[in-house]
Amino acid sequence: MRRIAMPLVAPFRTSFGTETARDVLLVRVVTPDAEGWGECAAMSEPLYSSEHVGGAAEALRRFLIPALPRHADAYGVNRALEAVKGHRMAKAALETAVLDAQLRAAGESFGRFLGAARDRVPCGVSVGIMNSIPELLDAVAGYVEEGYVRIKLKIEPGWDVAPVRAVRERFGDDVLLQVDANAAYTLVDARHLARLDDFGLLLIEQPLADDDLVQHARLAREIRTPICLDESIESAAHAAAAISLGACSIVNIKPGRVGGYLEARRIHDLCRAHGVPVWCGGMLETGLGRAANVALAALPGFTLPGDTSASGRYFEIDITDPFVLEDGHLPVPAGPGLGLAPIPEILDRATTSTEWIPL
Ligand SMILES: O=C(O)CCC(=O)N[C@@H](C(=O)O)c1ccccc1
Repeated sequence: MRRIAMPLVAPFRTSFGTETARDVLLVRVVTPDAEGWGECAAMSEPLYSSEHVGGAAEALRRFLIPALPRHADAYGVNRALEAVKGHRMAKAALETAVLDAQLRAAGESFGRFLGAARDRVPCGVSVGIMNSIPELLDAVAGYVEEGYVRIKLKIEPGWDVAPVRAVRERFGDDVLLQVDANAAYTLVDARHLARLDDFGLLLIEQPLADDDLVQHARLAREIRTPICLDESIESAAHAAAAISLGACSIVNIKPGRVGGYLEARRIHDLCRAHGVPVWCGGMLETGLGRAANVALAALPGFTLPGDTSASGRYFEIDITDPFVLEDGHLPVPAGPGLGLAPIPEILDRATTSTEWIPL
């Protein structure tokens, strides 16, 4: 296990807090045939979900790594880790590292393994809450200039209708626009949220509580903007419940949140069977997590641009070769496994601790 410090190029403010740097937990698995990398999505504090990077490291050290079967592929690891409740981001990092090692040994890319249908994916960008509307418009102008095909605005009570209206007025009705509340509202706000219906948004993401489905189903009957769930969907079972309850009509799939890429693909398959569009969310990943997310975003059911931005959106220097936007798209890595690896001298400069756990 390796912890790295990754300063962000600019503060990233959401309804639950402001990030200025990422304390990232990486997992490297060494097998007789290959080594593999996994990136844990957990933030430093349990503000997005109950997981946090220190807790994930502890869960890996005490429960998840010791539970690893001696000779298992990612499917065997997935089953073995089911005995541990929760800790999905920790599980995802370990499962991904095993999967990466397995695929590198087999000479198969992540995209090919997952079922990618494309060799590049259209990219959206997530824009934080800003100190003023002019500052927001300058940031959005920069991203539109860079070629991002979709803009996502973070919103919260007091920063919602006005910024959305300003972006619409400045960039027109054709720019693909959506909002993400990170669970900042309640049903009391339903009539206020209905005011966003005038702006032709693609979706409103996670308006209500992070563990709710029933109230989102009620809200869906009171607003026209399609509801997309993020935090509420931690498994394929949650996705099935959300669809059957009418809690959402779009799902943001984040492999870390749901326990790994195998469960992410299950959710993709389930949503596709129900005609529910999905897109790939982001957790400010380095190039390692970014590579796996871009491969996932190439699956056929990912019909909406994801938060798969270029490395430069968050990091001055990425620990891998950077992802660079080309005509609003990112290429799906074609090499074995993740198709890239950390650059040793950059990784060592970013490293704050390492811990070797023998099986
Ligand atoms: O582009 C990215 O990687 C970040 C996309 C994004 O907005 N992530 C949000 C989210 O709620 O989806 C987030 C930000 C910070 C921490 C957790 C989640």
